[in-house]
Amino acid sequence: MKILVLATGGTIASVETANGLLPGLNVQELRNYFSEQNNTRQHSDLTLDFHLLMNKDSTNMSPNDWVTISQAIERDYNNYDAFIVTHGTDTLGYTAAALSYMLQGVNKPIVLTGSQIPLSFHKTDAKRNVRDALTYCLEGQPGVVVVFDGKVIQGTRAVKIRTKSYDAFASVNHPYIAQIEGGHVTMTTSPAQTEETMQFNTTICPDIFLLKLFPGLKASFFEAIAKDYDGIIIESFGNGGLPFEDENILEQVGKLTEQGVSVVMTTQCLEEGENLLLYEVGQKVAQYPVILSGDMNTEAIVPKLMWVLGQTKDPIAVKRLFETPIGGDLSADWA
Ligand SMILES: NC(=O)C[C@H](N)C(=O)O
Repeated sequence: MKILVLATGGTIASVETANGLLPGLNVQELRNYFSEQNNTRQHSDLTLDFHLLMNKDSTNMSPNDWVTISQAIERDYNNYDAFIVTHGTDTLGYTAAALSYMLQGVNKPIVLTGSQIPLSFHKTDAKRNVRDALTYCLEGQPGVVVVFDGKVIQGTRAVKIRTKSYDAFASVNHPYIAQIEGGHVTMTTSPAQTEETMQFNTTICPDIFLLKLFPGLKASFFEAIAKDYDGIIIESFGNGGLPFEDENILEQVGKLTEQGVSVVMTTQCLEEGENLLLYEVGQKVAQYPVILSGDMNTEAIVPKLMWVLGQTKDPIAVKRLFETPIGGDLSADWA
């Protein structure tokens, strides 16, 4: 099996500097570390090629970097059986979801991994994650996934829930795809794929805003939104809703929809998704043509809205496409 490793930086590739950890491993160093881990696996029938796409802390990643990674996979798609993207953990969930939208219907494994401690350190989670990523590729399961700390997570469902522990990622609102222990993969379910054939589409519109609602948010905040943004995601409370008594946020959001801004409603709660129709505070919002996000996670909602707005600016078409499940991002209960 031929695997292309696309390196993008992150802690996994970091070295200590006077200014803190900084991605700095070169291709040869990366190759050596990967080969070591490949040799410690029971089966080493893998050919590995490396391409250093960028060396960034993932905090510095932007939507253009998602496009760069997707295009690198597209360019070499027919030359390899699987792809591993090494990536910083801080925004890995966003990139994994973005690749799930840009590279639909893939028939090869596309695996994102990283680590909490650099690969070059003696005590590190990176070696295990590299080994597990290689092992998972051999399964040949098509689709975009995250492999981290022995867990395989659907690309649209990976959320970083811990800043320091090895156990940094959870599969939120979706079953784990597989567990990897001692070089053995136990599959729970296959990665969800929506398209039957490959569809590479990297057109995005990054002009969106993400707002976390808090008690006391001023309605005047919304006045400038329509000028600069095509879409806004509102993380409201619990099952969902907007305040309308002291500060009339509801009215402002209604105005945005009238101005053609795509408004996505989601929740700050990590698990179980929104149910906007449950309370009066939510039903009033649902009178406007807002977009519902069901049990999607913010890490997927952000790139999905950018990607959907890249396909169409017609508000009705945006709502329809956004509310359609892609790559397992939305459970059947909401679809
Ligand atoms: N563990 C990590 O990779 C964190 C790092 N700051 C990054 O996201 O690039």
